[in-house]
Amino acid sequence: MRLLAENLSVRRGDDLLFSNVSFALTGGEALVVTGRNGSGKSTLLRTVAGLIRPESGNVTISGDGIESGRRAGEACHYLGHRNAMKQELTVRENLSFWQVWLGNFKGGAGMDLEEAAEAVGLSGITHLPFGYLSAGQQRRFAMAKLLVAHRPVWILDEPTAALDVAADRLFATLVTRHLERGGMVIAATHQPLGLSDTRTLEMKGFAYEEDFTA
Ligand SMILES: Nc1ncnc2c1ncn2[C@@H]1O[C@H](COP(=O)(O)OP(=O)(O)OP(=O)(O)O)[C@@H](O)[C@H]1O
Repeated sequence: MRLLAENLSVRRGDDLLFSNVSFALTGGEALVVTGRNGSGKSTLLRTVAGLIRPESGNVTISGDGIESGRRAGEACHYLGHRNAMKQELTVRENLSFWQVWLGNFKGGAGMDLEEAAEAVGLSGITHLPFGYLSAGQQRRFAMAKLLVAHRPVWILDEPTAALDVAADRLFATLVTRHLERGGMVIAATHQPLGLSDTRTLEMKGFAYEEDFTA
């Protein structure tokens, strides 16, 4: 499977935040997006996930049995700064919603909900309302969302914020396993994800800001 981003340009407000950003990823590869605060990392990630429409360019996924020109967003999990869970619903209800809503992309199947809870070290509490959980537990269940539906591309925006060291390590293991199974990862993070052999893409921010820190 291959993800191809071609000549992406994105406007924020009146100005182009970036233009002509291109990259390709194949199964097993990870791309770490770097850059200072406000340089456009989240914007790029949201664009790849199909949540922001680019001014020009496109992101497609290709592979055996995938029709040509298929938008990559449909193959992506997006874990943003927020957990995207309803506080008043139970963990099980939240995960079940995402499992049905996202569905499985070609080539795999998601885990059962309890199995995913166990994989993030939190079995036995999926009956609790999400809002009752600690910040770290909530983030762990946000990670479990990546496991309940099969999507080959994981887009991760500061995924380990609010996590303790053990959860950091657990997440690194989940990411490594995903890559070993032929998945792809695009991550913006200031903390290492325990990945070796990653490529990096540095975002520069609005062109008019280039000398801002000089
Ligand atoms: N809807 C919007 N309208 C106008 N400007 C926006 C909008 N969304 C983001 N921006 C601007 O785009 C720039 C890039 O924001 P973005 O969130 O992508 O940066 P980032 O590199 O992820 O930052 P951080 O490291 O702080 O998370 C910022 O200057 C931000 O103010």
